[in-house]
Amino acid sequence: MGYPVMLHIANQHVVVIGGGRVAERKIKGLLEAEAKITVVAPSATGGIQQLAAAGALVWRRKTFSPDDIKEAWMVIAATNNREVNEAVAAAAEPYQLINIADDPERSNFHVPAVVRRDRLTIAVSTGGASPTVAQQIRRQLAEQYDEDCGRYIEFLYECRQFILRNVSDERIRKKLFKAIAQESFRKKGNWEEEFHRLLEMTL
Ligand SMILES: C[C@@]1(CC(=O)O)C2=NC(=C\c3[nH]c(c(CCC(=O)O)c3CC(=O)O)Cc3[nH]c(c(CC(=O)O)c3CCC(=O)O)/C=C3\N/C(=C\2)[C@@H](CCC(=O)O)[C@]3(C)CC(=O)O)/[C@H]1CCC(=O)O
Ligand SMILES: NC(=O)c1ccc[n+]([C@@H]2O[C@H](COP(=O)([O-])OP(=O)(O)OC[C@H]3O[C@@H](n4cnc5c(N)ncnc54)[C@H](O)[C@@H]3O)[C@@H](O)[C@H]2O)c1
Repeated sequence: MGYPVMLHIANQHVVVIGGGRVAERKIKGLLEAEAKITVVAPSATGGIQQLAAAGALVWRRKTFSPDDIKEAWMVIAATNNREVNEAVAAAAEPYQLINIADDPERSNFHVPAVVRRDRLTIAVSTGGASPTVAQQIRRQLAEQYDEDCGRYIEFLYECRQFILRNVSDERIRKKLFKAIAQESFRKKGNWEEEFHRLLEMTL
């Protein structure tokens, strides 16, 4: 059973071996999290080439050699050649995070299907049973948790910062955190105004 975490990956060095469709999908997610990416592959998709041209990642146009992953914090092997993927797994140190696209057994993490709404992240994994089902569940969740939900979560974040800075009484803090998280509060819509009203009533 996997242990879910949210990695703080901004500015960490991720090396992706392979430049195909699967590599591109993983790269898009890594870029959203602001990783520093190097792709090692003799050929790459149009999408990856564009990202390289725009300076969003570094593409080293070559086949894999063990030196490529020496400095990597995270390694993703997504070539279409099983032996190459195996060689990447063999070259990785035990302390490196490693994902082999066609070999979950030799990976020490796998990648879930993800819905992002600003600060809200919902990740779905079937533990490798069916990536397609993970994708289906992701689509259902994306409908259920729409863009509006992201704006509400952003509002909650701002309120939380405000409360932490300005309300010292722990009991009142808790009361406020709970109140703004209620569905009844959310449904009111005019959150800012309601929050000010709540503050006036409470403080
Ligand atoms: C969720 C998602 C995230 C992402 O990749 O970003 C993801 N796979 C996605 C799609 C997808 N993958 C595959 C298909 C073709 C249909 C099919 O085969 O079912 C499709 C559908 C498509 O492409 O449309 C084939 C496939 N996948 C793996 C193997 C190898 C194996 O199982 O041994 C093979 C066979 C390869 C072969 O034929 O050789 C392995 C893994 N794929 C995982 C994640 C990890 C487990 C996640 C979980 O716990 O559920 C894991 C273990 C490792 C990893 O990659 O981290 C992403 C959906 C993104 C989205 O849309 O939201
Ligand atoms: N985990 C997943 O989500 C998932 C999904 C589908 C397929 N897969 C597996 O992922 C693999 C890649 O699939 P794809 O559709 O992206 O393939 P693809 O054919 O589109 O791309 C393969 C890439 O690997 C590169 N490559 C080949 N030999 C290399 C080497 N020696 N060094 C560096 N790069 C090399 C090629 O240049 C190319 O960029 C397949 O083996 C497939 O089994 C995994």
